[in-house]
Amino acid sequence: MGGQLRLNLCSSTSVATYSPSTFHNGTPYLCKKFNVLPFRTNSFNWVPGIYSRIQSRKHFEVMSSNGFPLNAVSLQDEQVPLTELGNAENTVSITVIGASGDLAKKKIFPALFALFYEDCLPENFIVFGYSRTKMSDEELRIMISRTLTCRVDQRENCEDKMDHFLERCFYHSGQYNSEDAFAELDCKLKEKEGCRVSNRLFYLSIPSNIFVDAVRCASLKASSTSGWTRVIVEKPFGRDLESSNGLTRCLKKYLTEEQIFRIDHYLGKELVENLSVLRFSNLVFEPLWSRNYIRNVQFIFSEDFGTEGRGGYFDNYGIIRDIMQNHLLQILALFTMETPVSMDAEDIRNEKVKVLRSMRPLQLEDVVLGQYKGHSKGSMSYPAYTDDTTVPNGSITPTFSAAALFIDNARWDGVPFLMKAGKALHTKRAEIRVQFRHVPGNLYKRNFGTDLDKATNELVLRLQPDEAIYLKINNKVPGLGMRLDRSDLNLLYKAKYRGEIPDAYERLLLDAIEGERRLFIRSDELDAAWALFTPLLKEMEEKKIAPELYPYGSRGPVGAHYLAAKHNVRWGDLSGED
Ligand SMILES: NC(=O)C1=CN([C@@H]2O[C@H](COP(=O)(O)OP(=O)(O)OC[C@H]3O[C@@H](n4cnc5c(N)ncnc54)[C@H](OP(=O)(O)O)[C@@H]3O)[C@@H](O)[C@H]2O)C=CC1
Ligand SMILES: O=C1O[C@H](COP(=O)(O)O)[C@@H](O)[C@H](O)[C@H]1O
Repeated sequence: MGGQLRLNLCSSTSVATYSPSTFHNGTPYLCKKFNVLPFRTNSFNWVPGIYSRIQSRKHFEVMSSNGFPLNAVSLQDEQVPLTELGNAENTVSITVIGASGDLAKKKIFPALFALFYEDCLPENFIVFGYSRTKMSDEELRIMISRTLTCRVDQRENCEDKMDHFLERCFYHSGQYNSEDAFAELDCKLKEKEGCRVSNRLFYLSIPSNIFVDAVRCASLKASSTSGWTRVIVEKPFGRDLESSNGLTRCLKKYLTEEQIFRIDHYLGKELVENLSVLRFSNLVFEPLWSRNYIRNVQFIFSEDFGTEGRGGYFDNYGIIRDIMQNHLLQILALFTMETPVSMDAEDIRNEKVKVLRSMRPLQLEDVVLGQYKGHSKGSMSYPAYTDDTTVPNGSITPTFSAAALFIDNARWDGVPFLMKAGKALHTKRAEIRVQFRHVPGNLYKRNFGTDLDKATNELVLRLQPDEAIYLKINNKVPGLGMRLDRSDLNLLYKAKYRGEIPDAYERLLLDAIEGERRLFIRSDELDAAWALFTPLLKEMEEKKIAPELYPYGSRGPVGAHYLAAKHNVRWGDLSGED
């Protein structure tokens, strides 16, 4: 799948050969006033939701999610505007490999439908499902419509839209290592694409041990010969540094780095997208963003359910690989990186790599491991992790972990970054909590008693549920006396913004279609991330460290409190204030 694209000139019928290196700063040039698609437009009055930026179906500037122009490219130095996706000469085919699976049903098809519903997909798009399960096109459509519990399913015209969407959905059954089956898929794709320029996106929604087979077959037999070919790769990207490097090496036999879109769906979450906006466009925050004012930062993920059916996958990975090494570390990198030169994908990813490489690899003494055990409450009983029939007996895989991480650079020297992630806890929540230092010489010290921690400012970004940003401040309780309390300056999204928040997969699929790489993981980022966790994971596994058991539905093992206390930190989520 070489990196050559052929694009039609907007104004003529000639065809130009184009290589990605001719992108200006990696970003295609603006194509203005062409009949382009209703992709995202830039508007200063930005409100959550990618669709609010859509202005009209025709004649507007097309912008990627970083606010830069998309949908058109420059041909070397001649700045000739070219349409990429938007005109009738182009098609986009999205093939979901592993279409019969859980992720495809739960997330990918619903996200594609939501994008279609919002008129965000290109005019000429088709969706193909591919997996071993035998299904007809009609059966795939039934499967999709039965499992489409997406955010738009109660909205106006949903059924009509669904019918139109399903008309564009097709299926091909085959093995993941069969070049012949992918050649048949190619024929079917060509038939639907007609003689238009074909752009193809493959989504690898299959277990990672068959990624390379599928990429080899897709690349050799079903890549586009006239437009671009891109592949979205789901996690896990390996189990450690070595296997991740091995996977990347194998994928790169068939794909260039530019064609690989390594997805981390946490990067598509609304509040994670907002992190840079909050930090870099508010004078009140950026000057505080360092060891001078921030005492510690906490990245917390909790789920109130166990592995439930995914134990087979989970047991091979554990919570550190499943959540910390990717989702939480990605957020940490965005939180702590230096100001990028621009919001271009490469500028942002360069800064993320730099900060990841300034971090100390995790030390076993700064890590707590836990595993949930069975628990009964009234008439209800909750299973232990090891009761899951897909989990091997006696497994010591952690379902909970807490860890302290440090960044050895001038901005963050000495600041503990705490991560906590667990399954089968008391609540489902993901948040970032920033605890600020005590006010020096605080005039109101005596009003707080001896516990100054209770009076520190805390900024909370709640990623889910109920997206919110709130800042805990000290405030005078109204009245004649001088009593202080801690109150919240609270930006609760559902109270402030009307539209629903798109699912992370919608944003990321749209970005992959648009060629916007900012929210996907580059291979050097991945290396840096694995380099931090691999020594710890090896040591844990060699020493067979037994996890501390915690009851299903509890707040996790008590060891997490000791770890925090060792670094002079209190978990903000356990303060009982929210
Ligand atoms: N499910 C989720 O919530 C999440 C999943 N992921 C990742 O996304 C990918 C897909 O996940 P998910 O849909 O849950 O996976 P599934 O286990 O449901 O697998 C997807 C499809 O792959 C095929 N398949 C499964 N096992 C094998 C095997 N051993 N050999 C060959 N084919 C197989 C099956 O299709 P058929 O038999 O029809 O060929 C199955 O329907 C994985 O990499 C996973 O780690 C990432 C984040 C969340
Ligand atoms: O990647 C994963 O994420 C999900 C949690 O995603 P969310 O968007 O629902 O918070 C987690 O359940 C799963 O174990 C993990 O593989």
